[in-house]
Amino acid sequence: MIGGGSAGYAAARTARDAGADVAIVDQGPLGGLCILRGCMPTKTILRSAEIMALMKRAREFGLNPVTAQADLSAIVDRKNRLVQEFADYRIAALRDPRFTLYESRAEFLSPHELRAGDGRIRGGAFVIATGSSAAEVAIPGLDEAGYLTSDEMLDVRRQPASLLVLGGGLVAVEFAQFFARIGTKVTMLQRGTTLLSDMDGDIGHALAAAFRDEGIEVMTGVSFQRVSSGSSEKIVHFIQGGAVHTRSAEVIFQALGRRPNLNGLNLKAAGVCVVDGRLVVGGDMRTSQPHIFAVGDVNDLTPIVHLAIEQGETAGFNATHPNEPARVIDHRLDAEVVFTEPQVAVAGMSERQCREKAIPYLTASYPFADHGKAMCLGAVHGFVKLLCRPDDGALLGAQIVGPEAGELIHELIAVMYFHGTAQDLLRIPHYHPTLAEIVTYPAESIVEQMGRA
Ligand SMILES: Cc1cc2nc3c(=O)[nH]c(=O)nc-3n(C[C@H](O)[C@H](O)[C@H](O)COP(=O)(O)OP(=O)(O)OC[C@H]3O[C@@H](n4cnc5c(N)ncnc54)[C@H](O)[C@@H]3O)c2cc1C
Ligand SMILES: NC(=O)c1ccc[n+]([C@@H]2O[C@H](COP(=O)([O-])OP(=O)(O)OC[C@H]3O[C@@H](n4cnc5c(N)ncnc54)[C@H](O)[C@@H]3O)[C@@H](O)[C@H]2O)c1
Repeated sequence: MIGGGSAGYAAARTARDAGADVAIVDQGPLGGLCILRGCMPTKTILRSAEIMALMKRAREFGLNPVTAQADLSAIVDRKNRLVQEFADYRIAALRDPRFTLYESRAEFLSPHELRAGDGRIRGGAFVIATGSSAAEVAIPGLDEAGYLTSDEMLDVRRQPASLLVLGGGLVAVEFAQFFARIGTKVTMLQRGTTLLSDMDGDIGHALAAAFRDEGIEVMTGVSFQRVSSGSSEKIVHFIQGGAVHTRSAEVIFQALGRRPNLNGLNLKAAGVCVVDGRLVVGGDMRTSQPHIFAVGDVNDLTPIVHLAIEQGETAGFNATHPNEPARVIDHRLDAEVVFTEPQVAVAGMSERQCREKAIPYLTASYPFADHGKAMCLGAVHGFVKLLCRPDDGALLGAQIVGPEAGELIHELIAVMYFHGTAQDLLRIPHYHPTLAEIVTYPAESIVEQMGRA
């Protein structure tokens, strides 16, 4: 295994449990992106901002207002304590004597041999799981003006007065809301026509509406021209709607995507095919070399942890069971959750994907603003949307923007797993009053549409 993050560790454990002799090579720091600089630290700091936002709404709930003041340094301390705990657990698992761990960089010498520090390792199969890094994007003047990526943003202890967020993807929206909620003036500059522009447009519109209500300036359809430096602020020059605009702030947060970590692996020596800087992998996670697999962020398919783990397990199985039918990844239940407030959760097909693949679908959505439990909670942004097959009502996809979307989506994933339908959603009991019962309203609408067809 080259890389002992979420994907590599899952592959290593699966191969070891199948009886293989497994070496893991990781240059460190050990722990992986999710634990050290991804999922866990971001969710830890977002919790502080969530509580602060609720405290600011005290009067709305009939409570005497309290002064809410963030101490970013203390938030970072709490994050570091938790990250250390999670990392210690993973590091202990990597150091398990049933693996051989090499704490060094790996480089292919041939299709069957690696250099790991001073050592050489021969293997029957290899799994590349080296992850990704923040992409470097060529915007004139950006490097000179200086910027932070998510790696550095997590360790900022002195709260900036203002922040320009370049991008509107998952990383951008989570950090933008965190900083806005603790009191930084935040402007988001997004190239796409909506935030989260890989998803259906109504999702990004709903999230932008919620962000604007909180005082975040969201500008979409932006094309970056250049960056310059003022006396105390950095200035981004961009075109929007045919006119040149500028916005300035103390800190620029560059959240323009990530790229696979392929540098230094010497993939040429391994004979692994790379096209346009990307590894080519099949559903069985094999690269162009059948005994070399690539899993997790490094293959740039679905840079999400539970999917990275599934890929690792698939590679670990296929590498150790050459005489059995290969396991392949099934993307039918792919899901993503964005931990903003409102949360965003999507699973299965989107409307855009259905249209691109000419898959017929019925759709219905229902707003949280009309849902009793959401009104009780004071969490009325967003909606639940279902996509179903017109002939039998089978659930093809589900999208939720709203309170606890990341939890609620799992009922819909379970229904899809069992090839369930809109009719099933109506038959499954839903307790009242809960957020979960909201799914019955779009399901009802879809069943009505099927009756009319
Ligand atoms: C800010 C942020 C928040 C995120 N939040 C979420 C979230 O909430 N939920 C979610 O599902 N996903 C989230 N993600 C994505 C998720 O973190 C990644 O998809 C996942 O961690 C990738 O795992 P991996 O095993 O592919 O890579 P990594 O965990 O990065 O592992 C790669 C390993 O390879 C090692 N390595 C690299 N190059 C070499 C080399 N040449 N030789 C030896 N070792 C090497 C590294 O040291 C590292 O340990 C987030 C990402 C970011 C950036
Ligand atoms: N909650 C989660 O699960 C979570 C949270 C954060 C990150 N992640 C994972 O990490 C991955 C990386 O996230 P990300 O937000 O860095 O990437 P992203 O690809 O989601 O977003 C990058 C954004 O930058 C824009 N962009 C890129 N180059 C540009 C340019 N030159 N000019 C203008 N705009 C440009 C893109 O249009 C896009 O909106 C995600 O795909 C996601 O899988 C997951």
